[in-house]
Amino acid sequence: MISDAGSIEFDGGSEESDHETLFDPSFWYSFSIGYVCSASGIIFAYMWFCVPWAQLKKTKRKFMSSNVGRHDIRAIKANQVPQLLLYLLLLKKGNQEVSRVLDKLRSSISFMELCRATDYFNMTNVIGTGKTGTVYKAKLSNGSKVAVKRLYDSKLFETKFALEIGILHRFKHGNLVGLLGFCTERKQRILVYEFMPNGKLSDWLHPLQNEAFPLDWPIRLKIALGLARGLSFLHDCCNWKILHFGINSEHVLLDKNFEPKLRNFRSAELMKESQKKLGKKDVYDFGVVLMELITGKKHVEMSIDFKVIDSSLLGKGFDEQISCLVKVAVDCIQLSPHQRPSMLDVYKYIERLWEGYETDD
Ligand SMILES: Nc1ncnc2c1ncn2[C@@H]1O[C@H](COP(=O)(O)OP(=O)(O)OP(=O)(O)O)[C@@H](O)[C@H]1O
Repeated sequence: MISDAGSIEFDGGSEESDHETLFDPSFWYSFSIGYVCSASGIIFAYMWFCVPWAQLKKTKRKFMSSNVGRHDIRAIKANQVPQLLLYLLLLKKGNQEVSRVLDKLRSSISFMELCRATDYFNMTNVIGTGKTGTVYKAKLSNGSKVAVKRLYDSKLFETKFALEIGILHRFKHGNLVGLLGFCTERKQRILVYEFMPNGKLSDWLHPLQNEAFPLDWPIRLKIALGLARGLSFLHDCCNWKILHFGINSEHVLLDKNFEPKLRNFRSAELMKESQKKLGKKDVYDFGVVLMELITGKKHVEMSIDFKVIDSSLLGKGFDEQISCLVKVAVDCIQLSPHQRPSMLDVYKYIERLWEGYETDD
């Protein structure tokens, strides 16, 4: 209050009554609830958004500063999710982290378009089923024929889905099956590949009895060459190695000219350059496919003589070439990984066998 003398004085009211007017109990009650709620909100938001992205950034920084990543630093942008998926896979990150990145991935083809292309995933369009999903034959609105793989359980197969996108989106090669698009809308995990009209190599080498149509030698050599080219590309394309770890005649598709296309990267692993010897598993598996190409049989002994060679190939002027390829196959399936050649050496050798070949391509 203002005194008669004009000075300001306190009116001497008790402390208790001050509290009653300024901070009544309901104010304190709401204030504490508000305080607790906003503090926990801030902590929750930090845990939910900042921690995972900080971890992701750390992963990326770690990759970029490593010898493996240095090569590609300039190519990296934060929004290049397929690339980022590769780093995560290279650093052996788990499903959870991969899922988080996949959620950021914008579909390159809409779910509606895929529904139309497959007639709403009609069973009559199914061309195969694997452990992870179903493959449909489909026609896109631009008229192109494609194979659409719809994964069964998105959470279980996140890493497998990411591997296919990371590898096939980033690395295009004439002997790897082309990935034309992918869809992650509504938690779907769908991959769209170029359609291979001649199907799997295994179906040609081991046909059902009434469907036998043996491949001639030039086509078999062409398949061997294409596969070796695709694999040596994977092993040596960049500063790290891509190991397929699932090479077999089931995982080789043939286009309309019988050019082989390697598929199914769902067991693939990314390795640093220093882990070179692990690539020898692919060399061994390639050797087994060569044996299948030469003999037409599924399981072949380590040593091979002319008795097991596919009789439809012999006596047609290719016997010398056949025995050269037998030697390559035997080298590839040596028990000790150190004794097996590199895929690049194998490719160069088969390329020489192929030189001067007259083809109709
Ligand atoms: N691009 C394609 N063109 C033509 N046919 C294909 C194509 N992709 C797959 N197929 C066919 O669909 C079948 C099933 O393919 P899928 O990828 O599901 O098999 P998988 O290798 O057993 O896979 P998973 O890893 O799920 O076990 C293949 O065996 C093949 O016959």
